[in-house]
Amino acid sequence: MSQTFRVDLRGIVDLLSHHLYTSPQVYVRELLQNAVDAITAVGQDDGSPRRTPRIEIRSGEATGDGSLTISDNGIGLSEAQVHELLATIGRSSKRDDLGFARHEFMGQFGIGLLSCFMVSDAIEVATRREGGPTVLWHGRSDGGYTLEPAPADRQRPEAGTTVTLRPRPGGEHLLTRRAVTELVAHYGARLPHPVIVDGEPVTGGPAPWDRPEGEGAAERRARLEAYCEEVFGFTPFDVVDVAAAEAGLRGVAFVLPMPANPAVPAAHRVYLKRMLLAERAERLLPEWAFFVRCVVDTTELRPTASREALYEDSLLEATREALGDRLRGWLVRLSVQDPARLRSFLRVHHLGVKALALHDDEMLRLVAEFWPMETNVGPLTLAEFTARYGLLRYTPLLDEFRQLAPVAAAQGLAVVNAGYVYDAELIDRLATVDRALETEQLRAADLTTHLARLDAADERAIAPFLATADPVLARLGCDLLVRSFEPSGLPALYLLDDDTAFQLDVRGAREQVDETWAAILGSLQSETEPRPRLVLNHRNPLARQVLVLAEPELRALCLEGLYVQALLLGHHPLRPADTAALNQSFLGLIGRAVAGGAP
Ligand SMILES: Nc1ncnc2c1ncn2[C@@H]1O[C@H](COP(=O)(O)OP(=O)(O)OP(=O)(O)O)[C@@H](O)[C@H]1O
Repeated sequence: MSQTFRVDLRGIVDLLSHHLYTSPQVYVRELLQNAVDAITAVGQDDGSPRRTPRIEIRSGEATGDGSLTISDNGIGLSEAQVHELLATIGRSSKRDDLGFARHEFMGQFGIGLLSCFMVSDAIEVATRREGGPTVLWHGRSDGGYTLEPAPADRQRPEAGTTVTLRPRPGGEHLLTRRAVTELVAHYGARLPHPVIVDGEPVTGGPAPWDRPEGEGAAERRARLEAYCEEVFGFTPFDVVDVAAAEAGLRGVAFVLPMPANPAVPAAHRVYLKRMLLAERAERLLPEWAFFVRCVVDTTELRPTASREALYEDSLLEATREALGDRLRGWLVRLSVQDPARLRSFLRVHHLGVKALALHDDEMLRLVAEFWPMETNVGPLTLAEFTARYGLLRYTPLLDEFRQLAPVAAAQGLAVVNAGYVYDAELIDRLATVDRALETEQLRAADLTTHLARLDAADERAIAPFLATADPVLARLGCDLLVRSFEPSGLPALYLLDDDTAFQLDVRGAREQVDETWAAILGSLQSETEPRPRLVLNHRNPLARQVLVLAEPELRALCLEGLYVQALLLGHHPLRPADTAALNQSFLGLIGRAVAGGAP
């Protein structure tokens, strides 16, 4: 047997009036929206001639008894419509026969009026349709209502509606002149019709997206900068007009003058048909555009039922893309018209642009041409680097760059530090896009191939040293090489690449865990034993003297000392065995020095 759901009316009214919205203040927005929609419907839905729109509010002070009234000369409702529309939760006159929101109205859900129960226990509506009598409706927050013909002294002279709210105890402050004026200014100052509060019109001047006749470019810019300062709290780096025709959207994007946290979603101010929808709407722009804050008005994007955010649908997705395109266009224009200014923009917001460049060729070109990368021959853009050196050689890790940069520079090898976020991926992508571009990763292990071997005589001379060095370095888990290279001031170089460092970590961890884990870690370990390398520099006078020391014990102390110094220079962490080597060599050498200098 088919049945229909039963509804606990009190629960539904409570849910929709108290728990849907984040603040009771939105009751003003819902009332204003109904008044504007009722005015819009005049002539369209009732065929009557258009009249000068009027929306008037009387605050608690003006009515004298603390209640608030809002009157419009809109379309009004007949008795039958009151039953059907006002008194039926979820029924709205603003949807078409198929149930879709009608484009010309702001409302659509048929629940907005219930928000008034946040400030009042009862809602009174006096309404009149063109040519009909005025009717009085009383709705209560327990879900009950009465409807009766208005007495003679309450007949309205013209079609329209007046809503009266009596404050519930403790809620009086939301119906005062000050509160109501502020709320009208907040939500409704950009509406197409002026709203009168206690006889005073509340208007907000031109909206950011307006272009008042006679306003010059500089004047507009100053107005928008002042607006940004007031609303977002910063003076913008630049002001960009944005639009998305499909969404009936126009507005302005303000570029932040300071870095923004990419992890915090950018919040924008969104108006729907000129009524403030949300002060902190997210997902209006693509994620990479975290460097702007927008204020926009849209006629087509859909609000959520609470009317405090945008509904995520395909139109919002298309709008996001269209707005993203606008910002890209602005960046490209800047690169052509004012490269210096683009550079200062990139100094602050390079992360956003790089993120975009990972899947956008135009932005990739822009980053390659304008973003100065760190290299071991000074800051250079990727375009400058490749023009100068042909081969785009880079280190993908910051630590590796620090280790290798000075030595590589001394060998005449220019290297780009691609260790910062996105840089290595950008270089990879650049190579995919530009087939003629040659790139090469410089790894610690590869550097030795660029360091000159010794001649045969020198090799022979150091052979005894190498023989005794083995046990010392074996203890420290390191291989020894002797090469001749610049800078000659550097006695030794410790080379550890990422793979070797990983393998060493795995090995260290295996020794400390139980069998099961050791087996799992074992699967990560490579067959061959990777070892870091200590490269002694034969061109360094001190290293050369050490290499020919006759006494084995002194040779071992010096070698340990050079090993630890190379570790420290490369910013490598010291393991317990390294600290022991440092102590041993330092104290041993001091002991020797003291003994040697004693009378
Ligand atoms: N000032 C008014 N003049 C004429 N009709 C009104 C007025 N206020 C409300 N109504 C009628 O009551 C219906 C319900 O209003 P309510 O504010 O609850 O929902 P809505 O505006 O249709 O949609 P939403 O929930 O999205 O605001 C409206 O569709 C409209 O037909």
